[in-house]
Amino acid sequence: MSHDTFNENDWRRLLQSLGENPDRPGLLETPTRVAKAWQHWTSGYDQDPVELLKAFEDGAEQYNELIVVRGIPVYSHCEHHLAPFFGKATIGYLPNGKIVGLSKLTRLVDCFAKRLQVQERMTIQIAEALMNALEPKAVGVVVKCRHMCMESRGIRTPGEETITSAMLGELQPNLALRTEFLALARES
Ligand SMILES: Nc1nc2c(ncn2[C@@H]2O[C@H](COP(=O)(O)OP(=O)(O)OP(=O)(O)O)[C@@H](O)[C@H]2O)c(=O)[nH]1
Ligand SMILES: [Zn+2]
Repeated sequence: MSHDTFNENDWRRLLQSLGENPDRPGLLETPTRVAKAWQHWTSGYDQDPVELLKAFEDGAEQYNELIVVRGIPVYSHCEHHLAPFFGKATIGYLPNGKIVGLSKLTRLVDCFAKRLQVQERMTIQIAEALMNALEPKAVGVVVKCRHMCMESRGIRTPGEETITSAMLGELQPNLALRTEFLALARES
């Protein structure tokens, strides 16, 4: 099921309010295209992280070390300006009998990125969803993004990166585990 975004007439009106002529040839298909694009960029509202994160059914796993996936693409929009922010996420967890398909971690990031967001909230949502679904001993999430609302306007700081993290479970008190996670998370 998908939610409604603005319909084509709304986008026509937006073009007009920008001082454009929505009937000129280059813009004729734009309202339809933009409505479809925003449907995609906000498709996370229609996804349920609990459904996404169904653990493998075939019994308890004996793997007791950190599982870390890094370089997960993040494409989101800030709720302040509807401007893109994008970058990479790293997710790690220390399982407690349940593991999940690796691709689901990328899907989990997408589920929260494809909504209107602030980077901090998105980071925590990803970590908490994984904690709730798999009940692992620890979850760590690090997100590094560039925000177009800061780079192309406003403060104008091209190339600036914002790094957020969420550490849950044993990653909070256990400094050795945290150090190991951060070492694995670091880009080589
Ligand atoms: N904490 C946080 N702030 C964000 C994020 N994305 C954008 N912002 C900030 O949200 C703030 C909105 O501030 P406002 O003062 O209401 O908007 P503004 O006048 O456009 O601010 P400037 O960007 O400073 O010109 C800005 O400081 C943005 O940099 C995010 O993911 N997290
Ligand atoms: Zn913004």
